[in-house]
Amino acid sequence: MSGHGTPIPMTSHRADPLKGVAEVPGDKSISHRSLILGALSVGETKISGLLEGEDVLDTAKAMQAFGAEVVNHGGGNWSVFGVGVGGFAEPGNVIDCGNSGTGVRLIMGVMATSPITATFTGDASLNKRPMARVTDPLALFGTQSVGRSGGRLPMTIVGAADPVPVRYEVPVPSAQVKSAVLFAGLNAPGKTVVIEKEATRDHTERMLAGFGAEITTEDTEEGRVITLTGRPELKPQVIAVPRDPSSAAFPVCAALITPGSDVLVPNIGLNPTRAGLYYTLQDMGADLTFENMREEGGEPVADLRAKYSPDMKGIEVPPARAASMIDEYPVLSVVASFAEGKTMMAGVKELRVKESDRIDAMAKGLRANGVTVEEGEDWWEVTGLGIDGVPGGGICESVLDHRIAMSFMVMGMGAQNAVSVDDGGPIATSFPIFESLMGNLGAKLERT
Ligand SMILES: O=C(O)C1=C[C@@H](OP(=O)(O)O)[C@@H](O)[C@H](O)C1
Ligand SMILES: C=C(OP(=O)(O)O)C(=O)O
Repeated sequence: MSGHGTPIPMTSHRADPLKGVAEVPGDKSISHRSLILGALSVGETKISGLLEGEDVLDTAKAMQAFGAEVVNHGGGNWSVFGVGVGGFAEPGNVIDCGNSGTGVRLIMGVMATSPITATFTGDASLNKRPMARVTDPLALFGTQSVGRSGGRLPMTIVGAADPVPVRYEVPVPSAQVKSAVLFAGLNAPGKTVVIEKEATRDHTERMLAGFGAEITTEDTEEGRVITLTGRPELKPQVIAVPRDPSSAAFPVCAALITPGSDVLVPNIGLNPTRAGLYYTLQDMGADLTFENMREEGGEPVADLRAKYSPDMKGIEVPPARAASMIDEYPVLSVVASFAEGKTMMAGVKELRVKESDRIDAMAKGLRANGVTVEEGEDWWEVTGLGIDGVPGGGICESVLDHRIAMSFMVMGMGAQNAVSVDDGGPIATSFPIFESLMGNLGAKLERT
């Protein structure tokens, strides 16, 4: 429940060479889905490596509110005793999803085709984010919703008592929308079809198949066509959550811009729908290698090795790559500030409706640190100052957005002067061990 506490101002001073092994926490997307799919199975799902960030903990509480039993055994090991597809009970109170778009949108989808009513809310950031992108397709199943104007939370969802299956083409590249429709389709009879023009992260599809649902994915001229057969009996699973490539981005990018660094970030999933940042960094000339490439649980996994990279060049990031690195643009813009020449990031309108308007938040903070940024509705361009050229010295607003706060902490590690954020509190939503992990590598972070 980020944003409910006292702000935690933080400052990042120019770092010593970053050295060592960075064991980042579990994947946030997979952690949410493990709890939700566990709650939809009959029996005990055992999860290890669950991300214990606030976003995921809010989803765990929500699953309990809908009737599942969720047990924390400690050390990232959890059990979920599920109630089965269509087995959700009506919650006795409002569901607070804190800062988490993924949590609220996926859970709305799951309950939308059961004859129950639930009211959802979140923090000041989540309550500004658009929900019509989810409630529009849910209405096709027969679900009703009433929220604040503009389709904002708090919002009440009245689940369809007699849902019909749906064929839906997702109008924005969003795995959350795709997943909400697929989860709603679980309790509708017949086949629900979701079509996406651009492939987004595919954890829902992979995990539904793993839990025993009948689901197929076909790449066609219309786009990616996903077909789910409703009313399956989901079988509980044993899940080892892989480490989060979006969290790995922070120690990797910090190493690239901090003189003398050499950091190993082991066991990172390189699912092609998530790995775009790493190919972009290589295109910029980063000294970043994938060691020990292997396959685990059907997903490509590698140890990332990042070394100080004084000769990076600005590039045009291919817009077709946007969905596979959507959460990584803030920290990429920091690396771009330390490269020679301009980095153009286009086709990224979605950045404006995340925990914050991320183009606006980063542009303001980069400018406060002496970096030139130009922007339009769906693009922005950073003019790099070279590896030793970023003045720093700025105080940046994190606007309830964990990725903005962490990006500016990374910037301070390589800039000439310290970089501050007004509130590092949101970091706990996705990367609760960020300060200690970066500190152990040699970063100088301070609560100010
Ligand atoms: O499905 C998911 O787990 C997520 C999907 C993405 O959001 P959108 O679906 O809004 O693109 C991403 O930004 C978010 O961090 C996690
Ligand atoms: C966009 C993000 O998360 P969510 O949409 O779940 O709030 C994120 O973690 O960068």
